[in-house]
Formats: sequence, C-alpha cells, structure tokens
Amino acid sequence: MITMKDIILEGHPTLRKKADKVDLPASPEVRQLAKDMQEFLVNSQDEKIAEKYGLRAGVGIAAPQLNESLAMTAVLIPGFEEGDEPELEGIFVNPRILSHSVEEVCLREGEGCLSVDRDVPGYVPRSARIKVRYYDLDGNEYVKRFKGYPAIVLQHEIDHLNGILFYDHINEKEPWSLDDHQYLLGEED
Ligand SMILES: CC(C)(C)[C@H](NC(=O)Nc1cc(F)cc(F)c1)C(=O)N(CC(=O)NO)CC1CCCC1
Ligand SMILES: [Zn+2]
Repeated sequence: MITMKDIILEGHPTLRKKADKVDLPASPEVRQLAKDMQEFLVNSQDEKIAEKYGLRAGVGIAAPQLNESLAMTAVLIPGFEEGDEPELEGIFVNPRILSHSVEEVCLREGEGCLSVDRDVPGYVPRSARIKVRYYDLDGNEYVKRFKGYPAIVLQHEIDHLNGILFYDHINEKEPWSLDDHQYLLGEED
C-alpha cells in the first residue's frame, strides 16, 4: 500500500517534469499503479487507517508524485455527508483541458499539496469552469465539464502532470489579492 514515504517532495526533479503520455489500453503495471493510487486516497480518508499509517487525507494524487512520470491522476472527493456517494471519483488518464472560463476561483484558505510539507500562503487562482478530455485505462475517451471544487482539484492534479506546483500560481507581491475576474469559491455571485 502507498504511504507518505512513497510520495516524493518538492525539490525532487520528477515533480518539475512533463509526464509522459500513457499508452492505452493500459498495461497491467499501469493498471496496478492506478489501483494503488485510488486505494491511497480511500485509505487516507479513512480515519482509522490514516491514523495508523500517518496518512494526510488526500482528495487527489498524480503519478509523478510517486516518481512515475506518467500522465495519470486519481481523484476522490467525498460527498458532504457521511455515506453520501463521492462528489467526484475516478482515474483520469492523459487528461487535457480543452477550454476554460475567463472567471477564476480560489479556495479561501489557499492550497496545500501532498508533495509540499510546508504552508505556502496565498490565493491559487484556477479557472472556475473547465472542459476536460481524458481517457480511462481501457482507452475510452471522455469529454466532460467541471466546475467548483472538482474543477479546482482536477486543475491541481493536471498541473502535476505538467510539472507545475500550486504555489507557482500565487501572486508574489500580493498573495491574498484578487483581480476583478477572480472570486473565492462559494462567493462567485
Ligand atoms: C494537500 C492536502 C491537504 C492533503 C489536500 N487534502 C485535502 O484537501 N483534503 C481533503 C479535502 C476534502 F475536501 C476532503 C477530504 F477528505 C480531504 C490534498 O489531498 N491535495 C491533493 C494533492 O496534493 N494532490 O497532488 C491538495 C488539494 C489542494 C486543492 C486541490 C487538492
Ligand atoms: Zn499536489
């Protein structure tokens, strides 16, 4: 099972590389990696398992964070209430943002990262709405639109596939400033 020691930290060159496209249909090894990534997210959100293994509750993880420079990410956003089905769950292979809104949203508390063991304060502007083309492990193509928190998580993960970290987006001079096309998530109106 994946634990925090398997997740590479900033400074490791793989985090700054553009990940290679995944050959589809995926090989057994890639399918196993996908399974391990999904299992990590489930484990990390299980209080008992997370406590036992010292896991940070993760909503997404990208293969490069496991030193596998492959364009693949796993996402698991829990539903609001216990027992609800997840808000977003899946493996996104060779994802590509086809188009995005001009409006941008930021999480009020900024962002963190499983590969960044420190707080980096500041708003991380992300497109409010995105249209993403991606594949599943069998090579089936999907084109879907995302908004809100799922859109933020997907952009954070797709950034990892392009060697980008969340703090690359923070305004150096005024980390907590917002332009007139930027809003806090949940206060877009
Ligand atoms: C960096 C960390 C704080 C571990 C962050 N976790 C997180 O947001 N936890 C969380 C949120 C929920 F809404 C429900 C829940 F169950 C757990 C996270 O996984 N990521 C993913 C990551 O680092 N991927 O590489 C960072 C988030 C910042 C914005 C989007 C993803
Ligand atoms: Zn991250």
